[in-house]
Amino acid sequence: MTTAPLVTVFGSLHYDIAVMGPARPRKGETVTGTSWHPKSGGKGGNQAVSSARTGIATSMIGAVADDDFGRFLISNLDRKNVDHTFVRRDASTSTGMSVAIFDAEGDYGAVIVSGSNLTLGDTDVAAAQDLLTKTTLLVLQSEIPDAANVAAARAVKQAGGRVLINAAPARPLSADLQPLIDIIVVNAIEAELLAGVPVVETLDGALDAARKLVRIFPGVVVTAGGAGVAYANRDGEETVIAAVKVKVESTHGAGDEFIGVLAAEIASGRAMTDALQKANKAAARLVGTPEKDRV
Ligand SMILES: OC[C@H]1O[C@H](O)[C@H](O)[C@@H]1O
Repeated sequence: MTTAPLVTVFGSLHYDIAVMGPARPRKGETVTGTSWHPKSGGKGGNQAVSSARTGIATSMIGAVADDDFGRFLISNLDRKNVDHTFVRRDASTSTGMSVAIFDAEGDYGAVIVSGSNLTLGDTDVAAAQDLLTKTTLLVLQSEIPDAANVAAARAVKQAGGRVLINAAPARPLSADLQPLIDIIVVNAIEAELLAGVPVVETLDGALDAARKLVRIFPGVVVTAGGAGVAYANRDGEETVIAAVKVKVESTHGAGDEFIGVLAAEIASGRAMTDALQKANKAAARLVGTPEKDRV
């Protein structure tokens, strides 16, 4: 069992297809696109890859099917130095998939089909117990069953580790999961759902939302898109960081890049302001990289 800092991501793996077009189709419309690109995705998979890229030991617990899409995702984790010992191959389902349709401005709409991701649960947590230690930062999202997240969070907390959740896509967090969370990262939409009040996507709006959510969670990061990010914790620490300005090529996966780097920096013991700054820069770099150039 390792005692070095470790990021363990428990979450989703999707085979992503990015379709580029001049505009997103309206109801009943067929648009002629310009290109499409297959890539590895799922918020969990993306966050694990971003964490591993910083050099910290990173493991993924997840599930794919026994199909070509699943093999593609596992070989990508392998290439990007993410330990995938506990990515299970589930013969009874299809690998999770996401199709995102982009317009000329880089904005997109996406549909995900969760497939194998929904089979994750207690047995995956029990099998991967060695990855849930007192030096582990466990990273969760909301693309797998809530009960699976609860089981993993309980296991790592019992071992003395910490839990960071990216509560995306927006869905309520169960009463069982809430008290197990050390740091929550949300965008304006997710913050609105959890705080129960409208959140303005500005730095002031993000800080205001973080102050509200810190009554529920010990540490809160609220991202405000092109404006930047705000952080508050229960010790009264507050930080606001403006976004790095770049020409937007695609915002797809930028949140995951932010989370992966943030998790790696926190697990390595970096001060929160430094961790946020590094994550902010990494996300901006990705936003400025066209889909076709992403590997
Ligand atoms: O955040 C982007 C990710 O969300 C969805 O899970 C897609 O698979 C994509 O990779």
